[in-house]
Formats: sequence, structure tokens, C-alpha cells
Amino acid sequence: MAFMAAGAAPSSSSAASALMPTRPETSPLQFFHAHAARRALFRSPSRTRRSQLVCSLDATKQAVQEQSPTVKGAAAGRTDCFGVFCTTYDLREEEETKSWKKVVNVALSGAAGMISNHLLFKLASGEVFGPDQPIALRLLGSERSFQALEGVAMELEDSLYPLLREVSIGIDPYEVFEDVEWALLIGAKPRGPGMERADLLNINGQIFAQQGKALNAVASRNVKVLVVGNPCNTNALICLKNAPDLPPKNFHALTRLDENRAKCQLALKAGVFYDMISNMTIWGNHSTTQVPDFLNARIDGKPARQVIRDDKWLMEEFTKTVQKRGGVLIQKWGRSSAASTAVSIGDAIRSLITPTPEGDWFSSAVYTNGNPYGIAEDIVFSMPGRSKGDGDYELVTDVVIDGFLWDRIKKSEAELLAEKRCVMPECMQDDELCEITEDTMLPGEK
Ligand SMILES: NC(=O)C1=CN([C@@H]2O[C@H](COP(=O)(O)OP(=O)(O)OC[C@H]3O[C@@H](n4cnc5c(N)ncnc54)[C@H](OP(=O)(O)O)[C@@H]3O)[C@@H](O)[C@H]2O)C=CC1
Ligand SMILES: O=C([O-])CC(=O)C(=O)O
Repeated sequence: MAFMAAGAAPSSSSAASALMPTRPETSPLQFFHAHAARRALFRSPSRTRRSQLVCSLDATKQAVQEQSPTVKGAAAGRTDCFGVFCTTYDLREEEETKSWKKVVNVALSGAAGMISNHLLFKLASGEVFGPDQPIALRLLGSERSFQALEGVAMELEDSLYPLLREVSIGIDPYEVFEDVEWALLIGAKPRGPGMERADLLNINGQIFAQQGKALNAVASRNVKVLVVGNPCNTNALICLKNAPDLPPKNFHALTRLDENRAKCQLALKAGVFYDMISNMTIWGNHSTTQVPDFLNARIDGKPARQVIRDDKWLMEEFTKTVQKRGGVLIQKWGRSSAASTAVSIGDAIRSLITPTPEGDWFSSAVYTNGNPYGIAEDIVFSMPGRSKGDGDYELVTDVVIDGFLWDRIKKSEAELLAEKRCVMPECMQDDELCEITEDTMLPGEK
């Protein structure tokens, strides 16, 4: 494994070129930035060292691949790479001596955004994938964010994380997603003033369709995809529909933040620390129709209702507080949850790569085909799952669903079916229109 580096600014092609639904014949640019080399260079004297240039535009990468691994780059007088970005080395020997796992390739879109700014440092530190798991980070941005991406990469470099073996930045998902084992799709257009919900769905639909196609073409065949950018359930559905060669089961939309918020509210009400709360399910859409399930939740191993003994609070206040937590936070902070979202992304990943504690489960919005609950097929719906720690999961069957819970589940299901009708008109029957009800809100919207 070698590090490759580059550093030219993007040229004039429009931002739209990064969002094209089909693969451009030549990618507008292709940058790979190397990180972590400096510290590594001084750790193992026996390591093979190489210094090499991989600067900027398309042809360069190919040219570099054809070059022998001897000193080039800075030594060759190029100015479009700098410092550690121009250095590369072979870490195989070091990996062997440290008994580290094989490097995991993780891509993030919206990598210059607020959530990523928290998440990247958790990933690089080993907090998410573990202290023996070296990581390569592939950052997807756009022409609009390219300079900011360089800044992010520089901060990662300056953090001297031993596990961070490679950082690359780019604006072409076909490049950035190549061989990735995890794709964290965070970037999405936020709703602007006066923008209809259906317009938002449409714009983001195009982004996630393109990214689905790119994943389908170049990602690892067992890539796990976690969609965070809103409206995340429907974006995940669009993404998986555009990736027919990948297992639909591997696509998730993030509802772990909602799960964490629900656990926090139950802990506060019960007067216990939140590690006492388990079996917390969020059903449905990551929107204000989501259903935080107090019927199956447990507090110190006992049913939450038995401990809290206040059904009115559970049915009304608890449910609303969780559904609208994101909006209240925006009112206070002036921006949406970023740090806690990043934490919850880490939690969601860890839930898939470590065995679920006996008897417990976690929530994730996943493809509904074959679900045991009777929820409509062919949507992405938050449900409870368990994992053996191998990246896969099974939906849990030992849940109780009463009339109250079922009614609410159906409401969230109806909302997701309506979203689907808007973004996939081919799924519409003659009498079905793309109509988004006023209930269809993101948690952060008023
Ligand atoms: N599921 C969940 O629990 C939660 C989801 N979210 C969602 O996560 C997403 C990211 O949030 P956050 O990081 O705070 O947002 P930021 O605004 O900080 O970053 C969003 C990124 O999205 C990218 N983007 C992609 N397409 C567009 C576009 N057409 N217009 C503008 N920006 C675009 C931008 O990067 P670039 O230019 O590089 O493409 C930008 O950096 C949002 O959709 C938010 O609603 C937030 C909290 C919780
Ligand atoms: O609406 C938003 O962008 C924020 C969001 O999803 C949340 O806080 O749950």
C-alpha cells in the first residue's frame, strides 16, 4: 500500500459536473492526498521508503502508476503537491510487525461539512473501528468545497494519528468510492427558503442516484452504506435502487441518533444513567413521524412502562420530545446536530462490527423486503436489529407490537410510501399522486 498525494485547485468545470447521473468520460480531476507519512517514516528504519509524486489531473495518476517507486515529486520540481502530501511509503512491513488488521477503506461524502468534521477525527483515532484497525479515508466533496476539503485533510495530517494510513480527496464518486468497504453518505442539499419538500427530495434524489451508481460500479462487493444526508430513508432507497449489484441489505439510513436521544429521555425520566436503557427501537422514518418505542424498551432490564408508570408522558411528551429534538437543538444552536450525529454514526458502525450484547438490539433504517413485522416492502424503514459483529445484521423477532404502536408505525410507513411516490414516479398507480403531507418534516424542521 502506498500513499499518493496531490494538491492542485479544481478548475472551471461546473459544480453540476460532480452531480451528473452518469459517469463522465473523463473525471474533472482526481486528487489523492497522502497523510501520516511523516510520523511513519521515522518509526521503522527497516521500512521500505518511497517518495513519489501523484499530483492532480487524471493523466497524472496513470503516469504515476507506471513510474517506478523512486524519488519523484518535490524532487522533480513540481509545486502542486507539498510537504507530506508528496511523500509515500510502503507500510506492509510495519503492518506485519504490529499485527494490525488489513487497512479498511472508508469513504465519506459531505466530508467538508459539520458532521464529518467531528466524525473524521473519531474514525482516524481508532475510536470507531478499533485500536488495531488502520484506516484509509476517502473524502468526497465538490468543486464548491474542494479547498475546505484540503483544509480538512491538513488537519487530519497535523493530528498525527498512527492508524490513519491514507487520506484522499476528490469530487468524482467513481474515483473516491473505488474498493471502499464503508461508504458514509453525509452530504446532502439542505432545504432552502421556500423550497418544497418534493423539490428537496428530487435534488437529493439525483445526488444519491449518482452515488448509488458509482458504488455499484467500483465499491467493494460487500460495501456497507450508511446514508445520513436527509431525507435519509428515501435517499438510501434511491441509492440502493441505483446499485442493483450490491446487496440491498447492506444499505442503512441513520436513525441511531434518534435511538440515542430516546435513551437519554428515558434515563432522565427514570432518574438513572443512560447505560441502564436497552432494547430501544426507533421505527420508521427519520422525521417527525418516527416512532420511539417505549413498549419494548427496558430500563435496568425491566419494561420501561413498569419503571416509569406514566403512560401519558410516554405516549405524548416522550414521543414528541424525541421526534422534535433536532428542531429544538437548531433553535438553540442555530445549526443542526453535528457532534451527536457523528457520535451516533460511530455507534451505528460499531453495532455492526461488534456482537450485539445478549438480549439487546439496536435501530437502523434498512430495506424492508422480507421484514417479519408486516411493514410495506420496498422502502427503507427503521427497525430493530442484532449483529454477530461481522458487518451484517438480522431483524429481531422478539418484539411486542400493540395497537398504539402499530398505528404509529403505519403513519410513518405512509409517509415513506408518499416520499417514494414522489421520487420514483414509476412506482405510482393511476390514482396515486406525489403528495407530501405537512407531517413530512425532518427532525430539524419546524
Ligand atoms: N440522519 C440523521 O440523524 C441526521 C442527518 N443530518 C443530515 O446530514 C446532512 C449533513 O449535515 P451537516 O454535515 O451538518 O451539513 P453541512 O451543511 O455542514 O454539510 C453538508 C454538505 O453537504 C454537501 N452537499 C451535497 N450536495 C449539496 C448541495 N446540492 N448543496 C449544498 N451542499 C451540498 C456539501 O458538501 P459538498 O459541497 O462537498 O458536496 C456540504 O458540505 C444534512 O442533510 C442533515 O440534514 C443531520 C443530523 C442528523
Ligand atoms: O433536520 C436536520 O437536518 C437535523 C436532523 O436530521 C436531526 O437533528 O435529527
